[in-house]
Amino acid sequence: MTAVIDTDSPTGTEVKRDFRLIDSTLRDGSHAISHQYTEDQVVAVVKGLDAAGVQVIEVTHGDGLGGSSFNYGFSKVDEMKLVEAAVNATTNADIAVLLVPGIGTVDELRRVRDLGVNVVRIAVHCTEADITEQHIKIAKELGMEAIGFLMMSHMNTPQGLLQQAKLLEGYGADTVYIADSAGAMTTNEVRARVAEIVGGIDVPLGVHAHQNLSLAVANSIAAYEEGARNLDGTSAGLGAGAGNCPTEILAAVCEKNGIVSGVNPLMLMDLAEEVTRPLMPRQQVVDRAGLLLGYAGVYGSFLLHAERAAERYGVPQAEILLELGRRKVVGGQEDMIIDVAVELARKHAEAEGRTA
Ligand SMILES: C[C@H](O)CC(=O)C(=O)O
Ligand SMILES: [Mn+2]
Repeated sequence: MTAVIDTDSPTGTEVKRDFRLIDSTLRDGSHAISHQYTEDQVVAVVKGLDAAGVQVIEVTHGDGLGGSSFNYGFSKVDEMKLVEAAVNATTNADIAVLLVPGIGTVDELRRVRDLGVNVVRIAVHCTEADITEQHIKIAKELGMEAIGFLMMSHMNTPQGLLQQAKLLEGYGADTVYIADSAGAMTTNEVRARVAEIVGGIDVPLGVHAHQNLSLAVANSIAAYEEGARNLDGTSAGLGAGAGNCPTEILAAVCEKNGIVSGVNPLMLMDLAEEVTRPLMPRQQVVDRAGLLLGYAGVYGSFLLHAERAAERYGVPQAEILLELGRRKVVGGQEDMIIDVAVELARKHAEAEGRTA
């Protein structure tokens, strides 16, 4: 295995890494805390990740730049302030943002670039790479690393994903990512997708795993074995749905497998225990709703929206999630959660002979 040499080590010594770890606690984790991050929390998490040797730290609203809205949930603190706090707190790690075209704008991208952000992940549904061209090209003009990020990758075949990855590469993406946004993929499904894509593109591939089927760590390791050279994690697994691949567990498992992550698992364990867990309103568990997301292939960030809709319209959350899965609803269609809940409430009322 050829190790990646990271010459940007804070100590000036060379750090050999077999893959690059991108931590999304401060972006994907935002979904799980209803986008209520404070600047102090951001600083504490960035300092911990940076000290542990994590190379890239992603910070924005859970739905990316511009996500703070009625549809996706309002942020407690303006994300520009959070990004600025992160940039000021890091000594070595790069600060990244995520941008979903149609939610985030090029103006916002320029603003974070001016704040010192140098990596952007441009996220689209796994069949819609063709809408990233403008954003990837502008990111490159701004001198940023542009990562094309294909969401809900369980909804496309290995061959279909390869075609999408080629489009991203053609537009100038430096790295391509596939995201198991619903935590719906088995390890074999991840292997097949990664093997197909790495064989067909020249830029590195990354995998962003979710935990709904309890497979995030196993799937990340499998992705590495098939040739993925970027892996995602979040501290204590904080993230949408049943959470993400926990960074500290991934680091520990890598070490046991002889895969050099270049990060310090013990420092990441301390961070998870002493900083991240205390700020979590609830711990990440694979409960019924979390598992149903993976089982039915539903976008992870729908979890809390579906919980609120279930309470408001008096229908079981499980029914809402299963129906969303049947309809193959994708990220960005959060408004459909209310539609489905209202429809189910009406059906229940009709069946019971009352008005909804
Ligand atoms: C905007 C999404 O939350 C991106 C992501 O983390 C995923 O698709 O998973
Ligand atoms: Mn995610």
